Amino acid sequence: MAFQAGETVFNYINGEWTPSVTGQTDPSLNPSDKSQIVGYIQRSSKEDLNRAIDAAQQAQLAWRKLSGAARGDLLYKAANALERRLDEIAETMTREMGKTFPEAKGETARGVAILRYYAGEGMRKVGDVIPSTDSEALMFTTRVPLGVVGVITPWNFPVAIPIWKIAPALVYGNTVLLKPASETAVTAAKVVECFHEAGLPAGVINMVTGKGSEIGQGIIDHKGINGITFTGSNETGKRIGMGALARGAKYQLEMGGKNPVIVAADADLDLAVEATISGGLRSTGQKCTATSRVIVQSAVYKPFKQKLLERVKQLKVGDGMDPSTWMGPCASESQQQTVLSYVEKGISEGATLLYGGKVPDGAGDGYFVEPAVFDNVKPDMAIAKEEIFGPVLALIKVETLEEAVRTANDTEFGLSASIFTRNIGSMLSFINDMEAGLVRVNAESAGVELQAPFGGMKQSSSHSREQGQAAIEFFTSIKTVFVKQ
Ligand SMILES: NC(=O)C1=CN([C@@H]2O[C@H](COP(=O)(O)OP(=O)(O)OC[C@H]3O[C@@H](n4cnc5c(N)ncnc54)[C@H](OP(=O)(O)O)[C@@H]3O)[C@@H](O)[C@H]2O)C=CC1
Ligand SMILES: O=C(O)CCC(=O)C(=O)O
Repeated sequence: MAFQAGETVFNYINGEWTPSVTGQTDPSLNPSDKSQIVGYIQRSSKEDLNRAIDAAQQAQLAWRKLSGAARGDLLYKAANALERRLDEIAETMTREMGKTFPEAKGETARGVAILRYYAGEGMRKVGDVIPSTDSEALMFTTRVPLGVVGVITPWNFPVAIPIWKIAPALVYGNTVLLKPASETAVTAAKVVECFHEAGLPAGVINMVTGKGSEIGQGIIDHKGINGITFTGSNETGKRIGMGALARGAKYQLEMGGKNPVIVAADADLDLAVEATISGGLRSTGQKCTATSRVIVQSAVYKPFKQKLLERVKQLKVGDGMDPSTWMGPCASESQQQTVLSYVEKGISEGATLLYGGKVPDGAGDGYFVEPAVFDNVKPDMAIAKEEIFGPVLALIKVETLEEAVRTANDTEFGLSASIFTRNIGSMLSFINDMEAGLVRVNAESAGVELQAPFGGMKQSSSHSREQGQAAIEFFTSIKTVFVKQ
């Protein structure tokens, strides 16, 4: 089945599209025009969740007994299905969460590439032979799946994030229960349809939609879930970590960021401006890797600020399906209100709002907000400390590069960071001293490559890494084998 705009999306349990036992649904709205309903999603209960987890448990043994190559083949088929439906799924994403259509297409293509990458992983080695002290014994490691993995995902990357968790979970032999963000559950259902079209056996992947406090909490508490992988807010992440720890389940958390870009005195300013805009304002600043603190050496502060302002003023805000739009709306009313409240907070704490930060004229029924640029920001202000998750850039002036790195590290988060400089020594100090899981030189803070490990330091993650070959560490357990005749 292919869902049409405005249709009701069911849960996917044991290979079948199934309405919730509650009989209740919630609308998913278009943030560019909340009068448009993208679809209705199931407001599920614990009973639906229990059925889905039962199905995933039943499917587990047969799935783990397939060869990695056979599981990989099914992922290749899911990739082909997603590729065939790329435009349709990207359009649903734009309508459901607001990012521009080109960005949504890019994300969907990334989903295809992730599926193909992990399909290939089904053929790669999973262990090592380790010399035993007993010369007559063979000792080696192998890996086994966790069992049933609960996948709890956010709304900001509704295709890429579910896929970068589901694909490795499946190829390493786990079965999956997906609980997508309610904001983007219609898009998620279309991704699940691609797995269905690929012919995955019933129960191997299941999806239940509903409130985080009901279905998400149910996943935390359910003994049948052996591992939970999560991306989202720090508050929810901590709840998941504590709940999983309490009952001995494995967990992996990717959470917030307050990512800096450092613009050194010798930087290529045009490059730095373009990267600050792209890293900070693409997807309306709603990326955990988005640039939000712009730390600039005083020698180039004024020219950098001028160039940045000139470019930001040119950015057109509007419906992501309009080809002339550069930046779409916030994904929801609550995101829009959060951004507006941080703009107020920045002003009241004494920073200077140079541009934007208001609801633009003619916003109609959309959750639009102009990109905002703040000057005279001090490191202890809320806009320099807390994750805003919106299009707000805070300019911070520093004298030296040492002060820049110290300021960049003065945060509870440690996800990504970038520097613009031509000096190899400055690059190396930054690479060594920056407390972040992703450090980028002469490139924007956002932009994750699917074949490389991704994750944060400090409060940004559970110190695990996802994507690339790092994914095997979470989705499997190592078994050390000792064999003697
Ligand atoms: N690191 C990142 O990439 C992201 C960070 N965020 C940050 O979080 C803020 C709030 O966004 P929000 O969408 O509320 O983030 P949440 O962390 O609440 O949502 C992420 C996922 O967790 C689910 N969830 C919510 N409550 C619970 C719970 N008690 N137990 C288990 N799962 C739960 C959500 O379900 P449901 O959608 O049904 O509530 C969703 O699927 C943003 O402003 C931003 O700062 C948000 C998204 C992504
Ligand atoms: O920057 C990216 O491509 C990924 C960002 C991300 O993982 C997130 O926002 O959750």
